[in-house]
Amino acid sequence: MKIYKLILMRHGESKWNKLNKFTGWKDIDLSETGISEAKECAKLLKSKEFNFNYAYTSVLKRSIHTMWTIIKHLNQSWIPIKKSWHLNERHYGSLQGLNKDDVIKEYGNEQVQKWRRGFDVALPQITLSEKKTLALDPKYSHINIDDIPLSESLKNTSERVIPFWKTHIYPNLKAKKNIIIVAHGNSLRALIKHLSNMNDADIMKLDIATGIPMVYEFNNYFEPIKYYYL
Ligand SMILES: O=C(O)[C@@H](CO)OP(=O)(O)O
Repeated sequence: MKIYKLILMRHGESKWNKLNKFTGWKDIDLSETGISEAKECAKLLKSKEFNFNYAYTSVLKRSIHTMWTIIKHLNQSWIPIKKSWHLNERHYGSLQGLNKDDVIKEYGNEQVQKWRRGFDVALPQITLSEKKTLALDPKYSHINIDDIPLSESLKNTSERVIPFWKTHIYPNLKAKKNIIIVAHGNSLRALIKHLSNMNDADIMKLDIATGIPMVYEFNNYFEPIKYYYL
């Protein structure tokens, strides 16, 4: 049976991952470690002779720069890289910018773990004026203001990731194209939940490491089989 492999990768460590801050839609650069992780990932993919026809990432630079490093190292800078806000990290609302340990001190570990890993759990929201400022960012100025969140649950994230997967990415996989997606911890959790048909309890346990490529295998009917770290 022929196996088709999709590569999924969370961006390398960002400067705010290093500082243990909630990041979400804040556009934070890779840390030095993150840059090294992207290079290591590229070396690994090269050693396993991966090459790609299409690449997909978010509009956030920690993912874009990780993608550029990989594609450059594979000597495939020419391939199309589609960037979409649909693959952005989950919008972490008013938690964005706060230190995770400080938030745990204020609200308790159980509440924060529900916020971070629960599926249909609402988060504290940004203000309407912050949303208006975000809507003026050229990255988002083309999208309907109603689509710009005040915060997102993982369910809300999944409601933008999965339609994008179905309309833009999956048809190319079915056309037997080799695809890499570089995205974020929670946009990838939303995709893996969908592909692996995980229930809301199972998704609580899934965490994705920065900078390590994952392989998602599909059978010759393009049905998802399994995933693993490379
Ligand atoms: O801060 C974020 O945007 C995400 C990923 O770094 O955090 P968490 O792991 O809590 O979902």
